[in-house]
Amino acid sequence: MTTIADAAPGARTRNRWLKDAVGRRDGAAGLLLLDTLAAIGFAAGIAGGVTAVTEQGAVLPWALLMLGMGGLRALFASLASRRGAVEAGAVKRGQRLRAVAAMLHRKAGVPIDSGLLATQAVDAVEALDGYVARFLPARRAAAIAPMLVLGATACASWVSAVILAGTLLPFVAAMILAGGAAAEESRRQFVALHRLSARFADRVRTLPVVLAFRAETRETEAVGAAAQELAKRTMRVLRVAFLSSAALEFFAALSVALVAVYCGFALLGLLPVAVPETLTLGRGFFVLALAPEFYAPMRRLAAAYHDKQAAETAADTLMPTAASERAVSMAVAAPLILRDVAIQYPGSDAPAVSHLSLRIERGETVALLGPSGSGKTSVLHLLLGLAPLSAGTIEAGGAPLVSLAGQASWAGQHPLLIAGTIRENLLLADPQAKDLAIQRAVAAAGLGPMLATRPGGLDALLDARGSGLSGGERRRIALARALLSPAPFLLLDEPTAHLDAAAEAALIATIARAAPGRTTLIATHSPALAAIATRVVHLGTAI
Ligand SMILES: Nc1ncnc2c1ncn2[C@@H]1O[C@H](COP(=O)(O)OP(=O)(O)OP(=O)(O)O)[C@@H](O)[C@H]1O
Repeated sequence: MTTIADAAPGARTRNRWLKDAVGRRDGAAGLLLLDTLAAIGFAAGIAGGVTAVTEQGAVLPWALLMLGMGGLRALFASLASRRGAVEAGAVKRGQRLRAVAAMLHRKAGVPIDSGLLATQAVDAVEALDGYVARFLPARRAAAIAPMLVLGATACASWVSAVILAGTLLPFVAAMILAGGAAAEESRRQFVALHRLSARFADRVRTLPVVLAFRAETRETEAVGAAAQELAKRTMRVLRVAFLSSAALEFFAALSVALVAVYCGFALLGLLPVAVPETLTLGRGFFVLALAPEFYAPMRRLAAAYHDKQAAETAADTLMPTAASERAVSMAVAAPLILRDVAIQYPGSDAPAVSHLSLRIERGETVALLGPSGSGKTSVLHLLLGLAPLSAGTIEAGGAPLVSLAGQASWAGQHPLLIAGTIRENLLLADPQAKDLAIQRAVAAAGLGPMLATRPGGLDALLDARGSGLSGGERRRIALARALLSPAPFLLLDEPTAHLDAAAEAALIATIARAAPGRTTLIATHSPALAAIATRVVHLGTAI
């Protein structure tokens, strides 16, 4: 089941992680600042035009300035959102690769949590989109753009600049209060969303089991309850969001209204107090046109604030993955030497295999025989880096071995198939394989008769469960896939299990033909299959 922490890690750790994950990206913020400069130019155009009309001067240059600046604003705004989307795309791609790679290179013996992987690689990474594309540029722009507007306003009317700055302080205080409440509510909502989507993904994957045990009503109710919880938390987030946007709109409207009242009264000479500046119509218009721009960057930031909270919660999910240990896969060669090896799975009290010493020469075929539970599969998994090495050492070609992954063809006990055609399943072993090689592998694995009777043959579609295939057919596909791969090591886990005597004999002959030239390890219960090995290793007693 998916593990998403209820308790948030330290804000500092999370911020550092987000900073590293995103890197330095200033392009979109720079474009937003250019947009503010164009807004100042636009206001100058309006003010100049009004002055020219009243003083009967040339209006055209001001009109052109206004139009030009208006056009530039549209251009900068659209470039900023495009740049943000490109930067977000790059960050998401990197994080998705990291999440999948961390899951693939997880510690040996730790199972894949598909619900968590889906949450991380899809939802959590997607939550970084708005953070990079909108929030970060808006935050950087909000730190500088109001100062630019304030400076330009002060040049025309410093009293108006003081009025704008005066409304800023209570606004910032209100925003800090609302932001704190919103952050916690939003984090809870995100956790609920992750729970719901991970639970849904898990249950869809295990649908046949749910149906077989008639647990559909129970599971539907559980998913319904999780959806209710999400709806409740979403409403709370919306409540806080409405409150903070009301505060923002109030102060934005107040600042414009105060500036308008001041300019109107100053121009009419009706101010009740003397002010040490003389306001002209042009300056008044400039200040009025610019006043809404003072709060515009803050409005943009408030609209993107939810993106920040979403990214912080996503960071809580992605951080443990990024920190997990990664195995390294490198070229290895026989002989394989196992010295006093033990395998103990996480959470198990006793080792599955202990004190195993074994030397496998290049080109040798070794059969691992032993009763059920004696650890045959575990030894193969150990070599593939899927089971943990708890004691002892493994060497390959004189160097410590981390994993044979990438160097070994593997046909496991429960062959994994992907949704797609039989051909696509086979090509997983060697995407460059030619048709002739595929035909040979198919014939060698004894798949010929099955493909001849199946509509579509090699291009017949399979689902991820291999529905419509018998257990033996699935094994043959896995074996054909292993034979197709040119890897120097061949690891087969009970390739002849559940086959009748004739099918077993045919498959044993196939394996006997495929094994020479590769270093082969076969886990089996079958003495007939073990008989083709150059050496038989007996593993201990059943647990
Ligand atoms: N991922 C795992 N986590 C915990 N214990 C495991 C895991 N995989 C295997 N085991 C345990 O390790 C022991 C050895 O299992 P393994 O599958 O290697 O035996 P085997 O000899 O291949 O059995 P069989 O012939 O039935 O396939 C068993 O007790 C099993 O329960």
